[in-house]
Amino acid sequence: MINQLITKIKETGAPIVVGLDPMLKFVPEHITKRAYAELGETLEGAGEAVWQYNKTIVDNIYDVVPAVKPQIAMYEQFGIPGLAAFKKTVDYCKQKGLVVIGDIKRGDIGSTSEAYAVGHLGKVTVGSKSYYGFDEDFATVNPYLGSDGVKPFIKVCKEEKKGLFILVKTSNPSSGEFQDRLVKAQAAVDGQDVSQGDALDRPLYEIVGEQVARWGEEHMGDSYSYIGAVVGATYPEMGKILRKIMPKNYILVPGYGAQGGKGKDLVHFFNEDGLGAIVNSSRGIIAAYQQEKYAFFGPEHFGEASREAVLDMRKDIADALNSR
Ligand SMILES: O=C(O)c1cc(=O)[nH]c(=O)n1[C@@H]1O[C@H](COP(=O)(O)O)[C@@H](O)[C@H]1O
Repeated sequence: MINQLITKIKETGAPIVVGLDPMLKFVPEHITKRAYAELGETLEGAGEAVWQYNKTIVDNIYDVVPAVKPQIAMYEQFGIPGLAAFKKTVDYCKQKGLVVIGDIKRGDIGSTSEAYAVGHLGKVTVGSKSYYGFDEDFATVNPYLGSDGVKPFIKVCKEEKKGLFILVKTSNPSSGEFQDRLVKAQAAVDGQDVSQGDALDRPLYEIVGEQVARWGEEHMGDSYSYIGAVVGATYPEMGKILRKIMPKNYILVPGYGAQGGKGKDLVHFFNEDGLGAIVNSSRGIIAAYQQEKYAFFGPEHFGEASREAVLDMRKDIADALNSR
């Protein structure tokens, strides 16, 4: 799937993933009104509104971006109808030719991670049959539990030709509380043995990045690994270091737009080949019509506003890369 993702990035000239993070306050009234008239002000009504909202956005952007990233929390808040809207969204996006990154941020003890991996990327066995559950193409993974919490995801990705983005340095303001902690480098992961004398103080995110690089080398697509990393656009200097630590891993870069990241912050996340990073924007795209810049579209034309915001983002990134 990493090969398909790269092909689509080249075709569209857009190293962009549109985050499908629907909140009801973003859904225009003409959509909520219709959904509530049909299903009431209920969880079912909310699920329907979210699905209709997503569908219009996808119809307006599917030909100009390679991928989408539905964030499952935004759907889970509506319980089972929300999860049904998540699944409908995943299926529709795939039908439209988009690569789907399930932003699920899972990770647990081995046996539990295996169930998450099976449910989101693989097939579950029921008697003599097997079924895909959510069937995304990629999933985001939280590595805090260590390698036995990550390996079940890697195993399913290998079998299914899918991929991961593992959290290395997140975009949020408190990400440094744990991730930037200096630790002895011999606090080795995956059995690496460094003697006490050689131990250097290193930030934890670098140690995680090094392990992601090792997993990457063992699990290659044609030119990049199908094991990717997440590094926030809000920490460009750390992105520059992590780019070097993980040369063969694709980096998913959230934090553009609503969290303050700009094109110029992104250049060091890319390799010299112009590849290696894919930048996410969620609110900045899906709620573009609520921004002053795109307000002239009006709520009725929110999908067109999203398309315009994607085209502006593509230009912002291209300009930044061309001037480096
Ligand atoms: O894994 C992620 O996608 C992620 C990691 C991270 O470090 N920061 C981060 O913002 N995200 C996700 O990226 C999206 C960012 O949304 P916007 O700030 O609206 O563009 C949300 O879905 C977050 O959950």
